[in-house]
Amino acid sequence: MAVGSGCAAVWGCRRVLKRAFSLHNAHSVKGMEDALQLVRNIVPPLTAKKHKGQDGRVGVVGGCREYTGAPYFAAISALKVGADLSHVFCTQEAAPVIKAYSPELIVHPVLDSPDAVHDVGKWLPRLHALVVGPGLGRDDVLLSNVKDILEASKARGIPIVIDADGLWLIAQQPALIQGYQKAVLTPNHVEFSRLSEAVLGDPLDGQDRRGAVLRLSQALGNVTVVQKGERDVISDGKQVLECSQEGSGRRCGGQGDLLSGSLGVLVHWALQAGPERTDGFSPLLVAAFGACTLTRQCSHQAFQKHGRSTTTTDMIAEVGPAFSRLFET
Ligand SMILES: NC(=O)C1=CN([C@@H]2O[C@H](COP(=O)(O)OP(=O)(O)OC[C@H]3O[C@@H](n4cnc5c(N)ncnc54)[C@H](OP(=O)(O)O)[C@@H]3O)[C@@H](O)[C@H]2O)[C@@H](O)CC1
Ligand SMILES: Nc1ncnc2c1ncn2[C@@H]1O[C@H](COP(=O)(O)OP(=O)(O)OP(=O)(O)O)[C@@H](O)[C@H]1O
Ligand SMILES: [Mg+2]
Repeated sequence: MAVGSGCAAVWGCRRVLKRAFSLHNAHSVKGMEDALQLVRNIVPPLTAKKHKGQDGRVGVVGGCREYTGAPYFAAISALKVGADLSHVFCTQEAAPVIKAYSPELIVHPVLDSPDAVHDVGKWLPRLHALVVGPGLGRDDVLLSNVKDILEASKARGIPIVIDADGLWLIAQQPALIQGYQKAVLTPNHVEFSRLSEAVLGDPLDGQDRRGAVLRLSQALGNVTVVQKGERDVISDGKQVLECSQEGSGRRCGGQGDLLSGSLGVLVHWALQAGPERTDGFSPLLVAAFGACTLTRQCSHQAFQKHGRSTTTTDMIAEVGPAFSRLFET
């Protein structure tokens, strides 16, 4: 189907999706295809009329002594999906390392400075989305700075994707994100259990993943939650969507970072496109479905070439071809 298909197709899409959601069966081939069409609807056209920055300025908050790969994976994925500029806000020590991975990233060595909140805050007016947590670590000073950065971002209405150690912070202080409907949380299995325990007093119910994700989202005031796993389960507290796009059996580290970085751009595109383009469904739900599908398709394509030696770098090399295949057909 083409990008921006006509009304009839969109209404048909809505009908099918409604049914798919209510049956919790959106991973059926038809449901997947219709959900993919909604993602296609939010992808901005590439035209000569735009200036640099319009298709997305994304900031990644993370990167410390131990972890430099994760923020790099997230930030470069945002660029490869189609953001124009990608910033990393990390510690002083991590910055030269991340810069050395890529000349394409703008790297700010500010996260452990006494003026961290001010130093990041002055960039916030220019950012369309923030991805908080990849490679952040759990140092108390950093987490305290990130708490204030989150507050400042919320005050500006900036969409926020929270992943990895950002989710550790949310599990300590769920109030930080409570009711902020421009937030998406992307927990893996362990992170989801931790959040569920903190917010609902109940670790993951392995039998009913959809119900567990729905309940967590509702308890957080309709913050969108993406529980990654064999299937990805996504909910905004009203609807539940599943992504079962074929991925691969490789579970190398960094795949979640690719997902959260991609989601940073897609959230911006979805909110910019508005609910008409997502046929009334939550733009964040559609963006999350897009990021999950893309990540798994990258994994699938990379695995076909590299098999067991597949790493996240191989997956990032597939972002362009996977994106075209899924969303530019
Ligand atoms: N190259 C880099 O710089 C990368 C850096 N990264 C950064 O690392 C930081 C910490 O991230 P994280 O909390 O994800 O810690 P991680 O040690 O992966 O997991 C903790 C333990 O949980 C378990 N476990 C995990 N998944 C599970 C599952 N599905 N089902 C069941 N158990 C599961 C497993 O426990 P085990 O099996 O060892 O008992 C595992 O040891 C964070 O900043 C992140 O961004 C990563 O992004 C990767 C690339
Ligand atoms: N059992 C599985 N089968 C297929 N795909 C999976 C499975 N588990 C996770 N994935 C996929 O791998 C990607 C990353 O999910 P994962 O749970 O590994 O995140 P993570 O632990 O946060 O990763 P990271 O190492 O980046 O921190 C997602 O696209 C998810 O759909
Ligand atoms: Mg992770």
